Amino acid sequence: MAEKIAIASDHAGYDLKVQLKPELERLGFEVVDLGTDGPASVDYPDFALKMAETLRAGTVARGVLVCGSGIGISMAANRHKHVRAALCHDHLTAKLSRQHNNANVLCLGGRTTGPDVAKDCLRVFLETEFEGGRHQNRVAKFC
Ligand SMILES: O=C(CO)[C@H](O)[C@H](O)[C@H](O)COP(=O)(O)O
Repeated sequence: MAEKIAIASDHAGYDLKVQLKPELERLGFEVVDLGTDGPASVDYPDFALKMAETLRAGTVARGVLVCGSGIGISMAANRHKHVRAALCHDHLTAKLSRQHNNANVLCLGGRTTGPDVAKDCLRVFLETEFEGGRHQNRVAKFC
C-alpha cells in the first residue's frame, strides 16, 4: 500500500502545491491534499493547523507545506509540539533537515523557490534518513 503524504498551502503557495502533487504521485505516494483549493486569499495558520491535526491523527507521518515565502507557515506549524517543520531552500537544507533535525514537514516558498528546486528539495527530503546519535539528543531537547 502506498504511503500517504499530506500537502497544504495558502493562496501564495497554491501554484507550487499544484506542481508538487504529481511529483509526489510519481514517487509512489498517495497524496492527501488539505487545501487550499484555489488562488483566493486565505490564512496560512489554518493550513498549518490542518497539517498538525492530520499528523496527530497518525495515518500520515510526513507532510509538505507551502506559503509565499515558507516562513509564516513553518512558524505556525512549529507551534505544534509533534511537528518539526523545516523551511528549505535547496538540496543541502532539505538533506540536513532530515539528517540532523528529523523534520517531518518540509516547508517551501512558492514565491521564493522555483518548481525544479522545490521538486529536488522534495525528493531529497523524502529519501534521506535521520542520523540519530548526537542529533537525537538535541531533537529530544525541543520542547
Ligand atoms: O507568511 C508569509 C510571509 O512570511 C507567507 O509568504 C504568506 O503567504 C504571505 O504573507 C501572503 O501574503 P499576501 O500578501 O496576503 O498574498
